[in-house]
Amino acid sequence: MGVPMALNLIKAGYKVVVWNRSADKCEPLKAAGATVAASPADVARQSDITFAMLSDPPAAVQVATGPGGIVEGMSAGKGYVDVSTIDPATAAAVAAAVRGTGALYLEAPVSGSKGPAEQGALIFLTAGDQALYDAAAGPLDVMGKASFFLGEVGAGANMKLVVNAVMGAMMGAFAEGLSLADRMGLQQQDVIDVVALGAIASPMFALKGPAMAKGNYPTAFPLKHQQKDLRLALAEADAAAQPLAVIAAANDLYVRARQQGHGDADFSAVLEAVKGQQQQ
Ligand SMILES: NC(=O)C1=CN([C@@H]2O[C@H](COP(=O)(O)OP(=O)(O)OC[C@H]3O[C@@H](n4cnc5c(N)ncnc54)[C@H](OP(=O)(O)O)[C@@H]3O)[C@@H](O)[C@H]2O)C=CC1
Ligand SMILES: O=CCCC(=O)O
Repeated sequence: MGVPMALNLIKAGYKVVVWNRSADKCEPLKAAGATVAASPADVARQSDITFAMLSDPPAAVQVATGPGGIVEGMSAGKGYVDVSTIDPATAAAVAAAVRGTGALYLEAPVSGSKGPAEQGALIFLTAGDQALYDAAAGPLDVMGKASFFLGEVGAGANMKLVVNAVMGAMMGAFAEGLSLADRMGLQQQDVIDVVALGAIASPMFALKGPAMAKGNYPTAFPLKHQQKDLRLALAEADAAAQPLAVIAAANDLYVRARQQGHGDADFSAVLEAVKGQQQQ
């Protein structure tokens, strides 16, 4: 996600400084005109606003507060925008560390996958320092088609977890429907066509369905990250005393898919876990 987002900033004329743990992934950005920094702190020192797109809560903490991390390069007048999908407690901990330097913090997880990232059509779910939201309006407009400011730190993470919990359950139900149709002797493509015309039509089913029917899962949103989001959502639900029977069942399916080795495939590969449950 980080590469297409940064490429759009470069194309829009922003001076962009990048860092990635595996340095080779910076190559396309360097070729497009970005400066490659030696560490996250180095990015922050050279930038007014630093964006981070990282896998999960441990990565967010490591990059922000670990040795050579963002916090070492932050100071008053700068801002840190974390667009990773993480939990509200991690966002709050990173926010406290960043604000401790005098800098501003905005959480801004995104709705939308690889295609919208390439097209500059992401949806930012932001919360934290509104002054940074205002200051980052230009870059957010370049990378996205909409931005929501939701209030205090944690609200953006919570919104993202709600959306992705629903998405994971939808995809799990779709995979079960395709498998059921197959067992009944129906054509999966016919199911996709019928669903597309009715009240449960979804861009996600239309986009992923044809490849799923062929057993192909080209990675846009890695299954391991979808399961991470379900796990984080379930933890928040537990803390809020809100039972999530359907979403918990979906999580079990994604855990099984990970155990079967599909973690790096697209999350639509949850279909393989459903197939794996079929009785002979
Ligand atoms: N893909 C998608 O469709 C979407 C993803 N998201 C969310 O965005 C985030 C990124 O997703 P995506 O780009 O797909 O994921 P990837 O797995 O492709 O990228 C994860 C990034 O995190 C880095 N990273 C992981 N652990 C560490 C660490 N300990 N220290 C430093 N860097 C680390 C990786 O570095 P390295 O290259 O060295 O491994 C890599 O740059 C996730 O939170 C995901 O849930 C949100 C919306 C859509
Ligand atoms: O977090 C991933 C979201 C993927 C999407 O919104 O299509």
